[in-house]
Formats: sequence, C-alpha cells, structure tokens
Amino acid sequence: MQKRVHVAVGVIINTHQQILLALRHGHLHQGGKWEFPGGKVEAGETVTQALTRELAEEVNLTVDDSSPFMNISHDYPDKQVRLDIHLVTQFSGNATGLEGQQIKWVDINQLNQYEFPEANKPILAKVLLQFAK
Ligand SMILES: Nc1nc2c([nH]c(=O)n2[C@H]2C[C@H](O)[C@@H](COP(=O)(O)OP(=O)(O)OP(=O)(O)O)O2)c(=O)[nH]1
Ligand SMILES: [Mg+2]
Repeated sequence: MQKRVHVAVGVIINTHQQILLALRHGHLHQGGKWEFPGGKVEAGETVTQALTRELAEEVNLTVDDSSPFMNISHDYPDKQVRLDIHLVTQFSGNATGLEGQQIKWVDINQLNQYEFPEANKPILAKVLLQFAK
C-alpha cells in the first residue's frame, strides 16, 4: 500500500454565497468529478502554505484569510487520502482555471447537483448545514 496522500483543500466562498468548484481532468484520480480546488501538501509546508500555493497555481486566487473547516481520511480502492479542508473567506483575484480545467461558482443550494469524489460527502453535508438558507 502507498502512503496516505495529504491534500490541502479549499472551500472558497464569495460574497454572493457561492462556492468555487473545479472539474478534475478525466485522466486524473477521481477524474470527471467536481472538486474543491487544492492539491498535495509538499514536504516542509504547512497546510495553509500548501493551500495558498495550490490556489494560486490552479485557479489564480490569492488567499487572504482561511480557517480550518474539517479533516477527512478516506480510502479509495486505489489510493488513500487525508483531506485537510479549509474555508477560504477572503481572497483576491478573479478565478481562472489555469490548468485548463473548467471552474464554476455555484450557489450553495445548487451544490447537490454536482458529482463529487466519494470522500467529499461529509464536506457537502457540513457546508449545507452551515451555509444553506
Ligand atoms: N483538490 C481536491 N482533491 C480531492 C478532493 N476530493 C478528493 O477525494 N480529492 C483527492 C483526489 C486526489 O487523489 C487528491 C488530490 O490530488 P491531486 O492529484 O489533485 O493533487 P495536486 O493538485 O497536488 O496534483 P499534482 O501536483 O499531483 O498534479 O485528493 C477535493 O475536493 N479537492
Ligand atoms: Mg489539485
């Protein structure tokens, strides 16, 4: 078995109460599903540093404020992940899919219409509980 992969994940919420989703490229692990932007924490990085780096690299946003939201360990048949999910409430820039991926600001009430990786179920539940009107 490979080592569990540590991933920094951002639930990015804008002033219209929308959340940023990105479509994972088809060839990737969990490809074709919608994700919260983020990526692997590299050696020597804090989760906040990794999140800031990944959001700049992937969606062209600068994180100005974030806070820990939840932690999920999940075993896929082919990969074990630990998602370190932070809520990003302050950011600057205009979201762009810098890796050619489709991105979308989605109303919180519409989130249940998107297909997410299995590990994301508890994230969706908590976001809806906390933010849905
Ligand atoms: N970013 C992100 N990854 C997720 C989510 N849910 C989920 O199971 N994952 C999994 C899928 C992948 O196995 C892993 C993220 O790894 P990744 O390959 O995207 O990491 P990365 O952005 O650093 O990509 P790379 O440098 O390896 O190209 O976490 C999610 O909501 N967001
Ligand atoms: Mg990524």
